[in-house]
Amino acid sequence: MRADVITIFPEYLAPLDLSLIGQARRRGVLDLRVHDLRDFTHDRHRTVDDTPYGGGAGMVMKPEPWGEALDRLVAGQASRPVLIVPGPGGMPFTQAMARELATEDWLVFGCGRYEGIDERVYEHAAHLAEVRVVSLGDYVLNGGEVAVLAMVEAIMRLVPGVIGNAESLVEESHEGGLLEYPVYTKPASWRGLDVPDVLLSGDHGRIASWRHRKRLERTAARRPDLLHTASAITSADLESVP
Ligand SMILES: CN1CCCC[C@@H]1Cn1ccc2ccc(-c3n[nH]c(N)c3C#N)cc21
Repeated sequence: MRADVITIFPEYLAPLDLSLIGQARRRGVLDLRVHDLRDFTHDRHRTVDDTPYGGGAGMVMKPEPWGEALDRLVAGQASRPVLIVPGPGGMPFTQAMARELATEDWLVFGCGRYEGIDERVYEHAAHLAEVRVVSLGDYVLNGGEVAVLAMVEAIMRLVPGVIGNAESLVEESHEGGLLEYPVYTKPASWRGLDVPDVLLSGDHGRIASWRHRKRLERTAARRPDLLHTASAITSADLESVP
């Protein structure tokens, strides 16, 4: 998988050099490139923003640097990427979207700042890429970089070869629509708190059933909205939770 990130704060993406994503980049499993939008400006001050037409507070990102960046990266290439532009008004970013994007060959992430990117950039980009405006959640950040860090991690960990043990992806939160089960490690007793006996039993059938039950109870308690669309549960499961 190739992924490009366009930003005015390339150092914000430095965490993508670390841990599993960083190792996958060094192993050549991920071809992740970060581009400074200011490298696509031509004035002395490397200007990327200007005042909004129609008035109002704040600044808007100028279309020219974005147009040049996208043309340089995408125009004339044999394949067409998915351009993901984070924004509070975007489609919700979900595990299902992460799974789908992990199957793409090429993703481009555009990190906006200020009051946003000139709308004509989205229109121009539609000739070069499949454009998706995606939101991390219903709260307001100052720019797209934090969202891209989260999205890149959520997507790239699903790319084959990035995580060594693919089995660990099976029963994690939101896989099958349920939250994750509680986990424990040594010591078996800690400050008077004991690991549930079933987990010490060695009975893998009982352990699997207990874990499924815990996922169900945790989802019902914290995210009841997920229950009716979860693929990992039966009608009997649904009737068994309050
Ligand atoms: C505050 N300021 C004026 C109102 C509009 C947004 C703007 C700030 N801003 C600029 C670019 C940009 C990109 C993403 C986000 C963002 N916020 N919340 C999310 N879930 C986000 C995502 N994903 C915010 C951004």
